[in-house]
Amino acid sequence: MTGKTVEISGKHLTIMDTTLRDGEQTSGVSFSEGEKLSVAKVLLEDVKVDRIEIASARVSEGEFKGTKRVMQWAAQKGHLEKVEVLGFVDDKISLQWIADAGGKVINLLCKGSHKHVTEQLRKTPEQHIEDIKQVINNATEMGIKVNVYLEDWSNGMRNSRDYVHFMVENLKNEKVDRIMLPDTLGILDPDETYDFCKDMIESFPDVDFDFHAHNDYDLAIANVFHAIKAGIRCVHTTVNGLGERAGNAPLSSVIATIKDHLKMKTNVNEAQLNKVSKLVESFSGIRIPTNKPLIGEFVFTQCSGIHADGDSKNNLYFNELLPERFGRTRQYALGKTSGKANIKKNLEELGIELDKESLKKVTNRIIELADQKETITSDELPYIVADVLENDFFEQKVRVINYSVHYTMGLRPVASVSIEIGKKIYEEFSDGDGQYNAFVNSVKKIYKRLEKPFPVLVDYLVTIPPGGRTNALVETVITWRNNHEFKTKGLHPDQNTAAILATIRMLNVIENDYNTENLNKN
Ligand SMILES: CC(=O)SCCNC(=O)CCNC(=O)[C@H](O)C(C)(C)COP(=O)(O)OP(=O)(O)OC[C@H]1O[C@@H](n2cnc3c(N)ncnc32)[C@H](O)[C@@H]1OP(=O)(O)O
Repeated sequence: MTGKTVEISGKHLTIMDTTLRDGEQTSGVSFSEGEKLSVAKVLLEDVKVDRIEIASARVSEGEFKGTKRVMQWAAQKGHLEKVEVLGFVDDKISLQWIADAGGKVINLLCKGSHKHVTEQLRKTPEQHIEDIKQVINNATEMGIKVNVYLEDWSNGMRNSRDYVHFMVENLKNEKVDRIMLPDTLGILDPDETYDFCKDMIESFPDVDFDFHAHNDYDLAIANVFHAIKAGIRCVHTTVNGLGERAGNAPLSSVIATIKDHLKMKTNVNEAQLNKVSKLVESFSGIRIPTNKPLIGEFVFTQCSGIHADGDSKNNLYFNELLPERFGRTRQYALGKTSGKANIKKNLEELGIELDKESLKKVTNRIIELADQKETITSDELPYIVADVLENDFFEQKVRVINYSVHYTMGLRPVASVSIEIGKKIYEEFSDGDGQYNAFVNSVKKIYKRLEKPFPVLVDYLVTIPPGGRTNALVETVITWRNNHEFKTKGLHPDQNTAAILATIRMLNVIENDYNTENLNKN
């Protein structure tokens, strides 16, 4: 298969991240001007990737404004040559678009397979090369650097290798900085990736090649790995693996793989990977699967009691992939496979110590709840403890006395609320974008009056059991942020009530502020 592996340990690899161009080609994703700027800043200044591709030329007025805004910032910071825009073989049209936006680098989309040039462009290879040379000459006159994408290169190598060689042969002496080899349709496997990249590198030793993977067979990371082994020294990534169809190679997985398996170096600061991942999740609206390596919510969560027990005994389950490297922490899930060890770890985190008998009781209750398919968040643990041990250390400091929420078609939803906080009753009334929003706005007014901070709602997840029963229980898990992030849950057949229950839980969490001193006296 892959032949002799070149010695790569300790060598340097560069990263070109295309979240803002190929990542935006994920169905349904469109970044606003401000979002493009925020992601560009984090990628270049915090994560420290080497280059970014931020747009396709000619797309829209909005894309132009976003590109211009990133270019203005990049110019002030001296990053202009690291910010690239995809453009087309269209004489001066794309170049002018890029120049007007303040850009200095075009990634010129050329055809990498004979099929594409003859059937899509309806040109001969010779005509295509002439057109490309014209764009390169124009770019040079305009002070714009050129990299060339050989679109559909992987297919070209399979079915028209001579055409690919003809293209590179003709481009290698032109003013082209890099030739980028995309597996446009994600058709490659690791062996072919290795062989095709090796062919390029050995045939054109003076050309700098990039490799651009797609994940259609879930092989993007494996193909990146083999491209590097074949001698490629720059790979393309996207944050969270966004990208057309099944996406591109995820930045975080590429970085961890390069470092741990190939022992190579990059400029990337891996401690910032989780931050950029969350930012892109929020801006793109594409949720990260909870089991996505390195960035998924539960990938550093031990679920089984036996693993948690091993962690307490000289880190028996240690591996190189420590969560702290990526700005995260190890967590211990609460569920039916938790066992005492997991629950103990969570209690320690909250500063709660229980005797053996109490720990057993709490463990049994958690297993019971999990059997009923309930999600148990660590922030709710103190309540479970208080409930099981029948003490009032975790008292309900906040109680709803009454509330009503109204929705009338054509009018703004309204809510009125009466709640008890620390034995005093407060009432408020508000409108909102929805009924739950009206409820929260009313409570916020009370908190404002009391000059107490109200946490920010970070995430709101509603689930119902599959099967389509309209009377099923709805589970709402809300993520909040005050000085830290925490989750609370509400369970009810009515969706608004489930969210309101989760909100009251949250108010009790902040009012009690994990009043664990009392619990420890137990
Ligand atoms: C590496 C990759 O991921 S490739 C993805 C590249 N990015 C994009 O396509 C997103 C941005 N694209 C767009 O917004 C639009 O496609 C535009 C503005 C570029 C062009 O729009 P339209 O004029 O409406 O054409 P349309 O979208 O149908 O594209 C097809 C045309 O592009 C031509 N074309 C295809 N590849 C290229 C190329 N590399 N250079 C120049 N023209 C090309 C086709 O031959 C076809 O031309 P024809 O209509 O004369 O036959």
